[in-house]
Amino acid sequence: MEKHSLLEAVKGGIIVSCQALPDEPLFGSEMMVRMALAAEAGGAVGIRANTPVDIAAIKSRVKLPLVGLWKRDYEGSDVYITPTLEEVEAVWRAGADIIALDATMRPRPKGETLKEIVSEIKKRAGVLLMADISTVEEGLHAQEAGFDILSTTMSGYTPYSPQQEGPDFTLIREMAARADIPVFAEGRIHTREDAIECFRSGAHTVVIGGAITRPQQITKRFVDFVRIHV
Ligand SMILES: CC(=O)N[C@H](C=O)[C@@H](O)[C@H](O)[C@H](O)COP(=O)(O)O
Repeated sequence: MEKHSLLEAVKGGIIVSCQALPDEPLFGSEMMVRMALAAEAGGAVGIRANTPVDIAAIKSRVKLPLVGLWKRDYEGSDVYITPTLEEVEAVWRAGADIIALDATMRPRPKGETLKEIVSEIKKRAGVLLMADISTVEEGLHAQEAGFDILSTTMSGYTPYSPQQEGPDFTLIREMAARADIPVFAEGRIHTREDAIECFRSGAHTVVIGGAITRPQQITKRFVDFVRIHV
């Protein structure tokens, strides 16, 4: 899909992040395909998925636009969402329509810089890049580097961004006011009211993960709440 039509297709909608790490009960590509099919049946406008194998599996069975990433840890760097060009290329080859990567300004593995990675991958036709950011400064830096989309994914996961239970509405609002590219709201969006507030704050699209696809998190929220209130 061409860039403008893809961004139009996801505008005002919900992207569902279907991820489970090896230590989670739902780990496995077949499970993530089923999650993605369920999200599609429910009216999601896109899927966000982790690892080339999950991305390829979902791509073959689900028609929605796919945001791909690859979480990988490297010694000596805190950047783990699609950290180097190697993961960026693998995600692209697996069939992602949009590649999401950490766009914080922290040092990256292999001494690579964000600018180098962006200019290298932009040589591939049709690929869109999503910057996972935690502050307005990072968002403006990512826009300058050539990203197509900003997402508030990393707010609460860098030591210098606000640590809070709910979404970072302030970042969504300030980023949307200052950016020239679409801002997606992502991270700890747990309720329908949260999603509405994200759109009212200027989000182009809302990305929801755990509240839909991580049943252990959903269960825990019920259990904790009941314990306190009953
Ligand atoms: C910080 C980080 O590593 N976020 C990851 C990014 O892909 C995922 O683990 C999250 O599930 C995703 O961002 C959606 O957020 P939430 O699950 O809170 O709705």
